[in-house]
Amino acid sequence: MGWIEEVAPIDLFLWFALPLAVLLLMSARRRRKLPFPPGPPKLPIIGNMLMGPPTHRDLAKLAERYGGLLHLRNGFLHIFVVSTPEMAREVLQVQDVAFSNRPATVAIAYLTYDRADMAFAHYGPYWRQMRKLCVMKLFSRKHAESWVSVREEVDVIVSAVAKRDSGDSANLGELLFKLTMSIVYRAAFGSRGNDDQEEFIAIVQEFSKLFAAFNIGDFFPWLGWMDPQGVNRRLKTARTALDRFIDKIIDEHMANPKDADAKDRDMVDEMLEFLEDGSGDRSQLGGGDDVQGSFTVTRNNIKAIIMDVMFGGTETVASAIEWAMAELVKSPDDMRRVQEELAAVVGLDRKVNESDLEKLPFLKCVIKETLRLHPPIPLLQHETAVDCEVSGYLVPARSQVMINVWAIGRNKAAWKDADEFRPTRFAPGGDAAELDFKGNYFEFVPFGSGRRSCPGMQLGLHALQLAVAQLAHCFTWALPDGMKPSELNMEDSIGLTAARAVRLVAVPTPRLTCSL
Ligand code: HEM
Repeated sequence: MGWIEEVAPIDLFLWFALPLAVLLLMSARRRRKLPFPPGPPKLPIIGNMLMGPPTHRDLAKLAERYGGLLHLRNGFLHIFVVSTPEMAREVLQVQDVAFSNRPATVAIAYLTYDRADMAFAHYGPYWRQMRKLCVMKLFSRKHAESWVSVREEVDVIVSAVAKRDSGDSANLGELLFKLTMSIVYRAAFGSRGNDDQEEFIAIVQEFSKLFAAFNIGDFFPWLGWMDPQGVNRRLKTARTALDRFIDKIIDEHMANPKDADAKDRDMVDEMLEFLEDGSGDRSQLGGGDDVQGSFTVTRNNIKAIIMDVMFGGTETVASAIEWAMAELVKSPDDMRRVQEELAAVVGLDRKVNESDLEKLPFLKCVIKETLRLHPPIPLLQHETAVDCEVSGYLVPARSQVMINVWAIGRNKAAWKDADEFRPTRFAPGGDAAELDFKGNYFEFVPFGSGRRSCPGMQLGLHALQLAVAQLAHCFTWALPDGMKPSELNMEDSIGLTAARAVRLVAVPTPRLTCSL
């Protein structure tokens, strides 16, 4: 990466080399003395023999038995699971530098062009530059087009729901996945390439399956060549499809460049400014107190970042909106209170707009309570850079560390009536009134905390609040076929996101006097 040479050597030394050298020295001393934390019994060599990623629920059960920091082993891979707010603080705040790398399977490393993205890049100067690019250029409020497109895309869904015959049910789960896909697709590629969205969704879905596929080479690297499920062939095909798709979009963007101050610049336009064979002003991220000089990105960086945004920003937001609507449908009193607040602030003669959102405190409580009970990413995935000591136990370098945000949000010591949906706990006078999810309260970390916390939080929250507000304001919702709210299935699925196991299907009745 040529741009590394452009970062001042003293910065590299102060930010990375010096702290890592100190950590390495300390860790060499630790390894000799400390035990591993408790965990289920392990067989020689194969360890706990997990044949697939363990779920947040399995791990929460194990934590009840073995405690807030437990140890598993799969082949040669050490896995540590953090399940209490205290342990989360230890790894995400107290020792965050040592815990800020990311684990990546063979599939993830290949599909991210050898970690040329941000989400799977290890902590270091490259990740830092990428993060700065994303925060300043791609997800910020200054990037007006992405924020405007949220309302336009929410309106598309509202109109589609309103067009249904009276009494027909709407599959909200499916509609919401399309909604967030359209928002992120438009933010990434602009309106250009809209006709090809279906093709792109198919590529994203194949990536998603490959990310989750079991691969023996992840645990016994020398057995990787066996590839019994043919994963390696699928990986090559998937990456070739992505190359073809995004190269075409990059070429189109390069042939029709947008002015630097054009309002409708998309993420590809922004990143082309930094392309190593482009002609843009590459010093835009220079300066500041942490990074100096200019830097460039490659086509592979652009492709990998786009995929980060697709994975980070679609299913997470769609799942949170669907869970919020499901909880409200299941809890008619809370739905009534949200709708009364909307009627008082917005009125029944128009739809919600962005400026209303700040005046809806009860809606905010509903969003918080939804993210506590149903964090879209239930298990944060981190990796240690060096040997560490946590609570008197050894966590060796290159261990996988999972922070069970789902279990922490339902921790009985931290939350009263932990499994109950009770938004008023976040209202003034409630027992969690002072808590926010910015990463300062370790019992509530749906966006993570510290260096690797979510850079898309503001954009994600904006889409989440606006979609829930609009759906609750424009329609009343009933369950189909006379189903009672108490009968609604509230199981979650197993995967990278804890989406609903069964899509939310409900019958809308328009409630506004204006046309939708
Ligand atoms: C309700 C919405 C969202 C939730 C709950 C959420 C949650 C999270 C969490 C828990 C992490 C990992 C934190 C850690 O490992 O410590 C994360 C990382 C990330 N998120 Fe989000 N996210 C949301 C929306 C978004 C959106 C809209 C985008 C992009 C447009 C996005 C992009 C990312 C990226 C790129 C990372 C990786 C950051 C890094 O590794 O440095 N997220 N998110």
